[in-house]
Amino acid sequence: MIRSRAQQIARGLCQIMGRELLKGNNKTIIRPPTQTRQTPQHPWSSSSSVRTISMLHWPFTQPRDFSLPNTSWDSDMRQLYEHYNSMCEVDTEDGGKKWGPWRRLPSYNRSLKYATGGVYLSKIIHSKARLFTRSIKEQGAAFEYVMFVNKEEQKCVCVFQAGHLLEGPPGMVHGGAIATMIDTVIGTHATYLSGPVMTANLNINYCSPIPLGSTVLLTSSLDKEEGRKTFLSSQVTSTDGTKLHTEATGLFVSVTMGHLVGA
Ligand SMILES: CCCCC/C=C\C/C=C\C/C=C\C/C=C\CCCC(=O)SCCNC(=O)CCNC(=O)[C@H](O)C(C)(C)COP(=O)(O)OP(=O)(O)OC[C@H]1O[C@@H](n2cnc3c(N)ncnc32)[C@H](O)[C@@H]1OP(=O)(O)O
Repeated sequence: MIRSRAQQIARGLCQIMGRELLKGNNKTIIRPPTQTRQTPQHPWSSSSSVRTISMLHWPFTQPRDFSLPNTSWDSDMRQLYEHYNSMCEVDTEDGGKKWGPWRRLPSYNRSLKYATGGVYLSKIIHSKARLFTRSIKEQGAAFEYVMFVNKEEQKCVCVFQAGHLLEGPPGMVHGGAIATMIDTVIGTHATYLSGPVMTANLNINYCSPIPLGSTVLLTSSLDKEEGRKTFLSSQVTSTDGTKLHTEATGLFVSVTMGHLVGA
């Protein structure tokens, strides 16, 4: 079958990102047909389902998932990670496991680095481009974050630890870094809900500074969908939710995959 360049790229993106993000309502779980496990396999986890596929027909090697805990995470970050992660899979009455209401979204520093083959993909594969928030190698130095999505409630949360390279005012996080994280969280949430989108509008109120090195909670919720337009709002709070640091609204417009990759 002959595919257009945009179709090939879309296919590659879907494969490496897991089908769920680009088609949020698709319940397909990428899993080999012979797989029989009691533990549910999250399409977004760097779990054995992905590894199993790579041993069969998977054209990609395993990328590093930046949303997994590392030694730079402070206790707040770890506790919140554990809290939401524990709601990704829950116990059943017969002692097994089933999916819970939340999904952890894995996070890579680029989409197509790990693809092999595909003449139309090679330009992107060989590019030096990296996802901005995952481009600093030193763990804990800049953006440490993990996102979880709740499909039923149409909500997304992100636990974010702001590293020392994100300084704006002395000892505080740069407003541009906060905007980046808000765009990332609501942009990812919009993509999960609506497929490929671009940020058309972002409004931010900075209410109280975020101390450098601290962990905060970002939430994203769907306000409304109108044709190609997805409206979301976001809040950045202290981890216990008592202090409001930032609030924002965003408009995301659905685009074709060709628009997104300039095909
Ligand atoms: C989110 C990324 C998706 C990636 C998908 C791929 C893989 C997914 C994997 C992982 C996701 C990972 C990370 C996500 C991380 C970060 C997210 C970052 C997102 C960005 O950082 S992205 C860069 C900044 N972003 C731009 O660089 C956009 C430049 N821009 C344009 O590319 C066009 O401008 C576009 C496409 C926005 C619209 O253009 P267009 O021609 O397609 O559509 P058109 O203009 O007709 O607008 C249609 C309707 O939206 C209304 N509308 C438009 N703009 C408006 C505005 N500003 N205010 C109010 N309403 C507006 C119109 O009024 C009309 O409304 P109506 O239909 O009611 O008349």
